[in-house]
Amino acid sequence: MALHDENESSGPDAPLLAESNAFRQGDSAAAPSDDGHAASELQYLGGWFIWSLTFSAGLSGLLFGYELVDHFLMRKYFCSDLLGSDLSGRPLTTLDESLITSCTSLFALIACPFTGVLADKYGRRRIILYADVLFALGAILQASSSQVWGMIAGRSVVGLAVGSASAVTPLYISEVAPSHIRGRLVVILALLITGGQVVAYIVGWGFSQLPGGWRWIVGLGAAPAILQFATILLLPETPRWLMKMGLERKAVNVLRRIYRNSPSCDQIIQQVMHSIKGEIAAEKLQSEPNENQQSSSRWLGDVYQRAHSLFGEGANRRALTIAMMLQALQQLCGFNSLMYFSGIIFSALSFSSPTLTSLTVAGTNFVFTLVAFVFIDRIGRRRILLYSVPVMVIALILCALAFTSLNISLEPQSTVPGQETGSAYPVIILICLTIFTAAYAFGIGNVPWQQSELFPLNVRSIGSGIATATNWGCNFIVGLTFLPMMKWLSPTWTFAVYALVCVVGWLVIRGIYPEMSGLGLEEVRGLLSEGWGVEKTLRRQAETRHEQRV
Ligand SMILES: O[C@H]1[C@H](O)[C@@H](O)[C@H](O)[C@@H](O)[C@H]1O
Repeated sequence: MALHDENESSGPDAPLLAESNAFRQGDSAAAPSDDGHAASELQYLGGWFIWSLTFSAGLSGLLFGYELVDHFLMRKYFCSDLLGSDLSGRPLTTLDESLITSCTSLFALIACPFTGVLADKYGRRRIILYADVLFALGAILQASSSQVWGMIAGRSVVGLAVGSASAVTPLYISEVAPSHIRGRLVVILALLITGGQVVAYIVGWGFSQLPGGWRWIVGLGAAPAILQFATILLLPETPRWLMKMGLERKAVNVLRRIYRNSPSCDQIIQQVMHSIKGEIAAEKLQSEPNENQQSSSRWLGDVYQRAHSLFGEGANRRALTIAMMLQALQQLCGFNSLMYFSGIIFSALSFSSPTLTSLTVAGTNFVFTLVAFVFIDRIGRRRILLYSVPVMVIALILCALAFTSLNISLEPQSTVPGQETGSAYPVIILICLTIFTAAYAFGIGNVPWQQSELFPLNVRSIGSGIATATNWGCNFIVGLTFLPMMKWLSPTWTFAVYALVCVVGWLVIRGIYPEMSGLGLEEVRGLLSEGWGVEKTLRRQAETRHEQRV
């Protein structure tokens, strides 16, 4: 059905039109633009319900972080003899190694876009539960495998779990969070990812000393999944998804639990419901339901329409570009190569305990994500990136320069000649990499996970799925290219390439990423409809600051 004239008010779609128009025009009496930003509301930090809900959902981050490092440990220890001949009664062939190390990210990549579609059909919460089952199943399959194929199967199942959890969890948290603390709540996910990485390093370090310890390393991944399954069972769906399914009463009940401790609970609920209804009405006006279709083909038609709207509508295309660009930069800046290969780099630099030095990287990552948690809603996503990416560039360039004075080889047991004579360069490199990690964790390490807020409800799930697939695709590329680049291009040029990627990323962020802090989820469609919205949000921010001052 074509869009009606804005003023038309009769006919079967009249109520829908009224809702969608009031919503689009931002009718300030009936439809304030946000989740209710009364001054008192901005002080509201959410009750225990929203925080415990975020932590339970965020356990996916812990699992995802744990699996990321576990993935690295597998890669590293296949080269040593952690697995020995435990699988199939023989040493692993190169093909075994390649399959085992690549299947997790490959399946994660495949799972993301499907998760986007399934989370619309079955709900966000149910997909988290399915992912938990897959995490536990994958961990058990790996820990109990005696054959190479069992290990490959287990790691592929974990890949599906990681992909779907990483796509759906930020979506779930964004859709339940009050808008003025949404940034922080999503950072909890990043905090748990980095926490999971620290835990995995410690577990890997401890168990790699024991015979058959790898079974514990992979098997322990089941524990947080079981815990999360039990807690998510007790939690509700997001109000946005419930409304989309026509379950208005349930949606209101969830909102009541979220805003229970807020001084203006009823008013906020009314405002949020108004915004969601407006968005759903606008979406219905654009879609063309065919009552004669069978439900399966109606579902496929619906998926097609969402994909069409995602790629066809300017606002959605812009949202997708921003989300994918941020996820790509998060990976292509090379941070994970540091996570994966820091042990190798530090042993080549002759540090006495490379594993402990790698733990410093993971620990710094965790601590500075915590700093981002405190500041993100105050500073804003865009500004945090504009401040932190240049620090990453400087640290990378210094690292590249320091490498010119060292002649390192990444072959096992190789050392740096200068180190014996007390060269300061390895320490300079360690300091630069720590600064790089801190700046990364403060900004680009967590901001891309705010991705769901960029998309309107009808394409939020699919858009988030595709953005997450970009993350996994680029993660895969960096993991695959880092060592060859170090070898063929030299460490200096490898770090220089990462610095260049960051410079380009910074320029793109400056040009196209609007400030999303404090915006209601339903405001975004209007923001990106005529351009990138950067000016608009900066003006709005300046006005708010001015109002707060007077
Ligand atoms: O947000 C996370 C986090 O920054 C991790 O430390 C990194 O390893 C992941 O790739 C990223 O997605």
